[in-house]
Amino acid sequence: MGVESQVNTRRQVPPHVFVLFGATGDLAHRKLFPALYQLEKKGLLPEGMSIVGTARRSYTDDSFRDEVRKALDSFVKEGVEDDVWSRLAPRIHYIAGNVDNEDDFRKLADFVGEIEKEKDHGGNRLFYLSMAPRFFGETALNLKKAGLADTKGWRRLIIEKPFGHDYQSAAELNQELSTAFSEDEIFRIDHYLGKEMVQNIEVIRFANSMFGPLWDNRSISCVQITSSETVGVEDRASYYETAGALRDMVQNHMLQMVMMVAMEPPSRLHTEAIRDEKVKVLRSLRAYREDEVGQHVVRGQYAAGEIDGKSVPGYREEPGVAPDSKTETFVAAKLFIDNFRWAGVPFYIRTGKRMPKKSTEIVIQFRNMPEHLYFNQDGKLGPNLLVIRINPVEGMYLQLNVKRPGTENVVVPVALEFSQPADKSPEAYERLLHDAMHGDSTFFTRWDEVALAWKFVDPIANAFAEGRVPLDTYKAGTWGPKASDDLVQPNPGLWWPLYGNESPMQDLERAVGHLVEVKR
Ligand SMILES: NC(=O)C1=CN([C@@H]2O[C@H](COP(=O)(O)OP(=O)(O)OC[C@H]3O[C@@H](n4cnc5c(N)ncnc54)[C@H](OP(=O)(O)O)[C@@H]3O)[C@@H](O)[C@H]2O)C=CC1
Ligand SMILES: O=C1O[C@H](COP(=O)(O)O)[C@@H](O)[C@H](O)[C@H]1O
Repeated sequence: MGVESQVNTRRQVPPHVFVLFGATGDLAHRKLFPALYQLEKKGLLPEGMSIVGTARRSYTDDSFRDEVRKALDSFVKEGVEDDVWSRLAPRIHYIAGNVDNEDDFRKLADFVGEIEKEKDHGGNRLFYLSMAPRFFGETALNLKKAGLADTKGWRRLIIEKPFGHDYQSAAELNQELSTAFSEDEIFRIDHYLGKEMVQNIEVIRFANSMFGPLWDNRSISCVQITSSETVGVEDRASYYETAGALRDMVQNHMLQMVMMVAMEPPSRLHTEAIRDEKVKVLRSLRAYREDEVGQHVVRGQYAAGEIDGKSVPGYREEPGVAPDSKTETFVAAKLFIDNFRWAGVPFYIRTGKRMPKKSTEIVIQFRNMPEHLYFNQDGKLGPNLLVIRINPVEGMYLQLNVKRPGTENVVVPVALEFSQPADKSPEAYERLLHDAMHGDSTFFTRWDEVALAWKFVDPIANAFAEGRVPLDTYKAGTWGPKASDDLVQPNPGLWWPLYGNESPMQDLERAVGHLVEVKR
């Protein structure tokens, strides 16, 4: 299905059985059950929809429902409403099983069969693999062998990240999945694509006539995309040590945002038309050879420091991290999209853990006016910016130059701003689950996107592994290694300030002061 109806209409989910592998895990507790709760609350789950949780631990339906209720009490911010719970709880079932064991899949098939006899699910089945990636391929094959994927309705498979470790492993995984599911049945999650403002990028671009004529290298001087986090590796060292910021954030979320900013307008609001345009961006993304990665990519690892007035340990002191770990917790890169629209416009991307603010923002920096007629008090004129704020505030602002009220002709920046706290919008997982239930894969990643993203990232990962790019340390609570400032040209250091929870208005004069300072 395409997205013709997506924007304005409230779609009713078709009946189905939702089988959740890894139902006892962290993601299920923190995100997936809360998302199902929200869908129930909004009346978006149909009568004929049942949830089957499975993992190795043993529970009865009742004891598992108690676990889910505890998770909801912890993770549904506004509190669980009892009448919503009383509708959701009876949908939930549980069967223990090990995905290594084919017999357990046969038991699961019988269990699902029994549930399907109780009410009409239309023969539709949605499988969600919320478990370690090493199980993905095997689980898909076992679903097929046990006949779970043979159903009279539709069947779909949602796959969590990471999708492979490099191009080769991703291609192998894809091969395994495609023996049991076709491409249009596979829904690869990138939760950034479920974020309100990431989805809004296309609307801002293609529903406002003022941006169309300006959206290219004639008017835009650079794009900066930052996703910064204050948290460190938390308890995920065993995964993160094998991934690092490049695989964890750049290969997926950061490149997805680049694609959304840079893609051509699709011919229509149809899933494949949109994804075709996104893929073309990756085809035009300038690939770096291993020996040139160091000129365009900076990596770093956090050392002990302070965040919000609290001391935090360095990455190598975190539990589960090797004391001599070479894993990067920060990556910045200068990218080029070699096509007609973007030739010569640098796309700067930056992501890191233990930075001063939690913030994801996209800054579109327009070309400077000639500094001829109007100036700020330092004799300069700041550029216009369009800033798309993704997290923790959702919204955007347009930075313009206006006259400061008074007798002198001094120009100051102001922000035309609209924003709201991100927690007012549905969580990414709620939207994505809802889309997958509908079979709408617009905001999931297609195999060719994943493959091209890995092909771009692999030489960078190899250059890191071979030590061709220095691993700089940065103090926790800072904006990463100094080398990342030097990437930004022609004004080194000019990463635009991120406002986190604050409004840009409080700080705009300082921002322009910063511009003037670094230009000197
Ligand atoms: N947690 C998060 O915030 C995020 C997670 N992800 C991805 O989501 C997936 C799940 O992550 P997360 O929930 O954190 O992982 P957890 O380790 O918390 O959960 C793993 C789940 O898999 C089950 N499991 C493990 N081994 C088996 C087995 N052999 N057979 C059947 N079930 C098994 C576990 O239950 P049991 O022990 O009972 O078998 C548990 O339910 C991963 O791919 C991860 O990369 C992605 C983004 C964020
Ligand atoms: O996928 C991941 O994303 C989170 C950051 O997501 P956000 O929605 O909080 O911006 C990151 O912490 C994690 O390492 C990564 O696996």
